[in-house]
Amino acid sequence: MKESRSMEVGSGSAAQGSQQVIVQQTALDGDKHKAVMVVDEDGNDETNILARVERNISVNQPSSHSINTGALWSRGHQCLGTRNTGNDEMELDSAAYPCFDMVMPRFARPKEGDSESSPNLYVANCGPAVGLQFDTIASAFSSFGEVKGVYAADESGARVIVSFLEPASAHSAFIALNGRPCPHLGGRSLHIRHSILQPPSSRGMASVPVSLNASDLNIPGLYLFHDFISAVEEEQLLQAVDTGSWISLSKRRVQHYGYKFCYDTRNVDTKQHLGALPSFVSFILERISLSPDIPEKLDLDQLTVNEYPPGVGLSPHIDTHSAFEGLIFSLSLAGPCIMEFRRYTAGSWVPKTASISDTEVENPNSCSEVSRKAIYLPPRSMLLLSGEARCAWHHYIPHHKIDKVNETMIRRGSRRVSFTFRKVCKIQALEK
Ligand SMILES: O=C(O)CCC(=O)C(=O)O
Ligand SMILES: [Fe+2]
Repeated sequence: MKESRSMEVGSGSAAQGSQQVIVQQTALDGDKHKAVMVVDEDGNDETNILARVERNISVNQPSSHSINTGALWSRGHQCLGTRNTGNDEMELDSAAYPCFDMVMPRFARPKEGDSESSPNLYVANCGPAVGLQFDTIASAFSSFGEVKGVYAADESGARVIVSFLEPASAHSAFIALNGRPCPHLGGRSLHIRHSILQPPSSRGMASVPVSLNASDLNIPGLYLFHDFISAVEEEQLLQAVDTGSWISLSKRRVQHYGYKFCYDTRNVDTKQHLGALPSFVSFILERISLSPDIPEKLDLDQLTVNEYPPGVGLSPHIDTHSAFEGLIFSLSLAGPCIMEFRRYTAGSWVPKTASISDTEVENPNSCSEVSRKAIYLPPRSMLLLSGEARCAWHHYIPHHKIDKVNETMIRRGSRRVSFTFRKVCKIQALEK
C-alpha cells in the first residue's frame, strides 16, 4: 500500500429553484470548474451560504441550465463583491473572497432584548419567487434608511435578509411593515423579524488547511492509502450493502457485521455475535493482511457501514478504547469528505450520553487548547488509525455539503459510505 497524490472533484448540477451565485475556480487537477454558491438553510433560524463545484462548465455559458440569478444583491458591491457579468449570472470576486464559504454572512434570530440593536431583518413572503427582485426590495426598504444589502435567506426564493446600515432603520421598517401590506411591494404582507449577523467566532472554528496525504499531517500512526480498491470493486461493495438492511439513526444509516455496536452503551454487544464478516469484504481483509506495512495478524471481526447523506458528518470522537483493539481501518466509498483530527493539550473530554457513533464524544467546552489537522478522504481510499492517531487524537467529519480543500470547493456527492473495520477486544468477546 502506498500513499499517492490524487484528487477527485464532485460534480453536480444546479438545483431548480435554488438561489445561486457562480464563480470560476481552478481545481487541483488544473481543470476549470464553476463553483456555484448555494444559499442553504441549516435549521435553527440560521442561513448558511454554501458552494458547490460543477465540472468543466464554461463560465460564460448562457444560464439556460437552471441557474437562477438574483441570489444576492448588495448595494455598491460592498458586502459580497458581486458583479453582474451581463449574461444573467452573477460572479463572485474570488480574489476579494478567496474562502467564500467562510466569509459569507450568516444570520440568526437575536436573543431576547437584543433585537432592536440589529440592523438586519429577516423578511418572509418576499423575494424573487413571489415576484420581488432584490433591487425592488432594497428600494422599498430604503425609505427607512440606508440598505447595505439584500440576501436570500434560504433556497425558497421567498425569504430574504434585508441588511441596513443602522439598527434604527431596521427597527423603523419592522414597526412599519411587519404583518402589514407593503404599498411599494405590490401590497404584499410581509412577515418580519429581527436577525443578527453572527460574528465569525460564533460560527464554529475556522477551517484548517486540508492535506491530501497522511504523511503531511505528521500524526504518528495515521496512514491514508489512495485507490485501495478499484472503481468496479467499489460499485460491487455498494451494491452488496444496498441489498442488505440498513438501520436508520437520526441522520445517517448504518449496518453492522460481525458484532453489533450498541449506540446507548457505545460498546460492542458481545452477546450479539452476528457471525463472520460477509464474503463481499473478504478481498479487503486479504489485501490488508498482505500489506507489508501491517506486520501483525489482525483478525478484524467487526464492520460498521455508515452511510452519510450530504451535509452529515460525525462528531469529534475517539473510538471506544475498551471495545476495540489497536488498529482501525476506514474505507471511503461513493463520495469524498474531509476528516479533521484534534488533539487537546489542556482540558479534558467526557463521554456524551447519547452517542452518535461507535465512539466516545468530547465535550469541546471543557478543553482549552487544541491542535487541529485535516485530511481529504477521496472515494476508494483506506484510512488507517493506529497508535497515537487512534488513541490520542479525536477524529471528526465536519457537517458540510461542501469541503474546502486548499482553494477548491469539493462537493460531498449524494452520499458517502464508509466501511470501518475493527477488532473487538478479546476480553469482551470471551464474556460472550
Ligand atoms: O466514516 C468514517 O470514515 C469514520 C467512521 C468512524 O469514525 C466511526 O464510525 O467511528
Ligand atoms: Fe471513529
